[in-house]
Amino acid sequence: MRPRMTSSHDPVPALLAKAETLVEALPYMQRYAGKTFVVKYGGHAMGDPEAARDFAEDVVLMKAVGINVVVVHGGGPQIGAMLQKLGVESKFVGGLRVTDAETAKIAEMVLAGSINKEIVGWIAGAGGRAVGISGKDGGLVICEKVLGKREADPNSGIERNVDLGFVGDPVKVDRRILDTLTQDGIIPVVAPVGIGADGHTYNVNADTMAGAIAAELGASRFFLLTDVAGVLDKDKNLLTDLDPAAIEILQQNGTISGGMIPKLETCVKAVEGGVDAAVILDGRVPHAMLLEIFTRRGAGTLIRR
Ligand SMILES: Nc1ncnc2c1ncn2[C@@H]1O[C@H](COP(=O)(O)OP(=O)(O)O)[C@@H](O)[C@H]1O
Ligand SMILES: CC(=O)N[C@@H](CCC(=O)OP(=O)(O)O)C(=O)O
Repeated sequence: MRPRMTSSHDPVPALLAKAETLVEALPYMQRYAGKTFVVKYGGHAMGDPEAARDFAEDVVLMKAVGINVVVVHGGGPQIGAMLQKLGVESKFVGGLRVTDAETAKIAEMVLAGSINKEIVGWIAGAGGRAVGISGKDGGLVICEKVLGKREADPNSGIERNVDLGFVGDPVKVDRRILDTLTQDGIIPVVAPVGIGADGHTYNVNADTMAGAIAAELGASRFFLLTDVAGVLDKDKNLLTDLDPAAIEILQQNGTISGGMIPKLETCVKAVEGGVDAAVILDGRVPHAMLLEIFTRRGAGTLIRR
């Protein structure tokens, strides 16, 4: 039997609060229905099963209110753990994993295999329909080999060019496979693995892959879920709004480092390539995306042109 209201005309306060929350969300639902959101779910944000469940619920709710959601996921820490287990050494140069043929095979196995299907499973558990693919499927992402990165030799200090192996840069995104899935009510879940015109498999930084897809789709929002509240200033305060010029200053004065450098470069490329706004969010916060999309409060760092 359905739970009934009390006989009083005043609804129970907790229920009234729920109704008010839904009403607060209404203008946002109306604004975003039919729009495309690309969500990059980072490997660091994935650790906790409860957070993963919240993430999947957010994605399914977004789809249910008419937003076309595309998920692109990472898995750097999970690839690292597998490589370690298999006794394969790994290193990063300029934020990218040096990827020989063996590493490329293992990265594809972890990204397009276990992680991709795990996320599809979480979305199914939340009542959504997802299909997991990689950038190789349907010719979604064509890559060119990244030519190399400069690195100082630890002994001599002399800079040299390091060949990164099978690391790819997306040069062409064919959106048709995403449109087909989306039009059928399916949430595409994309692993950051691409294919070259040479037929080789390329390991792609997940932020870069997500940004290229978001730009091609002309997404209204590009969310990047990570393990910090957003972009922080030198005193660790959250920077709520940034534009490309402000990001250049942060890069020059050394406020950002490590994985945040390629992340912000991707955001700048995406907003300059037609995405309305990119938002860096803390994926460990329960329902971070819903708070950002459907409330007046917002969260994380919003990047616009
Ligand atoms: N100014 C900054 N503000 C926030 N995070 C920063 C900043 N500079 C560097 N970082 C680092 O960037 C990391 C996020 O990038 P990354 O590790 O690549 O995340 P993910 O794996 O989720 O893509 C943070 O955990 C933090 O250590
Ligand atoms: C070339 C390159 O570095 N590829 C990344 C792909 C995964 C990734 O980017 O995952 P996160 O978003 O969790 O960091 C890697 O091998 O780790």
